[in-house]
Order: sequence, then structure tokens, then C-alpha cells
Amino acid sequence: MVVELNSRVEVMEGNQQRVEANILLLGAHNVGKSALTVRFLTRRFIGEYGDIESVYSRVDRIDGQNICFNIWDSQFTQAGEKQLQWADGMILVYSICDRGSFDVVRQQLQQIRGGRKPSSVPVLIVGNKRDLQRYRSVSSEEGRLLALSQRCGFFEVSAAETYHGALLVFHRLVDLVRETRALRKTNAGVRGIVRSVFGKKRAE
Ligand SMILES: Nc1nc2c(ncn2[C@@H]2O[C@H](COP(=O)(O)OP(=O)(O)OP(=O)(O)O)[C@@H](O)[C@H]2O)c(=O)[nH]1
Repeated sequence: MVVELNSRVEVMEGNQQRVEANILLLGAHNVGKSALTVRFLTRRFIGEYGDIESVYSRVDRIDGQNICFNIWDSQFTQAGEKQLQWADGMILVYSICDRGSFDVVRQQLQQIRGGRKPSSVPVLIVGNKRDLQRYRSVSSEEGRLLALSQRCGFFEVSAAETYHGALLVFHRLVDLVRETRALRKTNAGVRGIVRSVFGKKRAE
């Protein structure tokens, strides 16, 4: 299902709060972005995927809250400004058999973290196609080190082999999105208190 792109909200369903999380998938071509998305949404691996660029939705109940995952499976290797603004969390995917796709992730990280206004949205780096060990050209350590140096989470998965890996990735990212929002709220609260105390003093 295609959803509105600017729906960064927490909405009420009956008297229950529904949390929206906009998740952007980026990465080189052919690394398995669609495979991971479809695995998470349908539990299936269908092998071939069309190139329709869409935002898909799925609602899961996590910790007693309905979480609506809006997933943008991007067809571009360079993230656009609109995509970066939209995203609450990002998944950068490479194939463990394709060193070039790992370099693309590095470039994307530079774009996300190194801009004039570095984004503070949580990012996960995902090495896909773990089932193809014999063709591996990027070691797990390299992936983990890159993630560590850029304050990202890291997973190696096989969209072809299991549903569990895809589930772990999307759920971990939503946990980070919720933590980031809670932190922002706390920081905004503290700033408000500081402003009201020191602002008053200045006015007196
Ligand atoms: N062996 C293996 N093949 C995979 C895996 N994930 C995806 N593939 C295959 O890799 C190819 C590309 O997968 P897609 O999901 O279309 O990759 P994508 O990153 O969305 O590609 P673009 O739409 O071109 O950007 C397909 O033939 C998939 O069947 C995996 O975990 N293991």
C-alpha cells in the first residue's frame, strides 16, 4: 500500500496510540533491498522483484504499542533531500559478495553524516546475502568496524534464507527510532526549563 510521504505522526486508533516510523532503505543495485522489504512484509522470498518505487506499510504490535512501519524501498543509490527529510530511520544495505556495494554504503554514510546539517536519524548497516559465503568479498569485521566508526547498528542477514533476520533488522531500527524520539522530547523539555528560568532572569 502506498502511503502519504509526510505522515510523521503519532495517531490515535480508538483510544490507542499508533506510532508511525518512516524507514528508508538505501544501497547499490541488486543488493537485496526489495528482498529484505518483501521478506519483512510477507515472510516470503520470491526471488525476482520489479523496480516499482513505493512506500509500503505494515503494523506490528511491539511492547503493547501499534507501530506502523512505512518502508520506502528506494531505487536510487544517492539519497535525495526529500527522502532524508522523510526518514525517521535508515537501513543501508550492501551485499557481502559485492565490494562495490560496500563502498556505496560508505559514500551514503558520508552524505548522511557529513552534510552541512548532519542527520541524527538512527542508521543500520546491513550486509545481505550471507548465504553466499563462498563468494564473500567483504568480511564481517569490516562491516562491524564501519558501523562502529559511524555510530550505526550492524547486521549480516540472508533475505533468501530466513525471515528472522529481516524481522530483527526492522524491529531494532524501530527501537532506535523510539529511543531517539524520547531523547529529543527530553532535550526539548530541558531546553524549555532552561529558557523559562534563564529567560525570566534576563527579563527581570
Ligand atoms: N542468494 C541470495 N540472493 C539474494 C538475497 N537477497 C536478494 N537476492 C537476489 O539478488 C537479486 C537482487 O535482489 P533485489 O531485492 O531486487 O535487490 P535491490 O537492491 O532491491 O535491487 P534494485 O531494485 O536494482 O535496487 C535478486 O535476484 C534476488 O533474488 C539473499 O539474501 N541471498
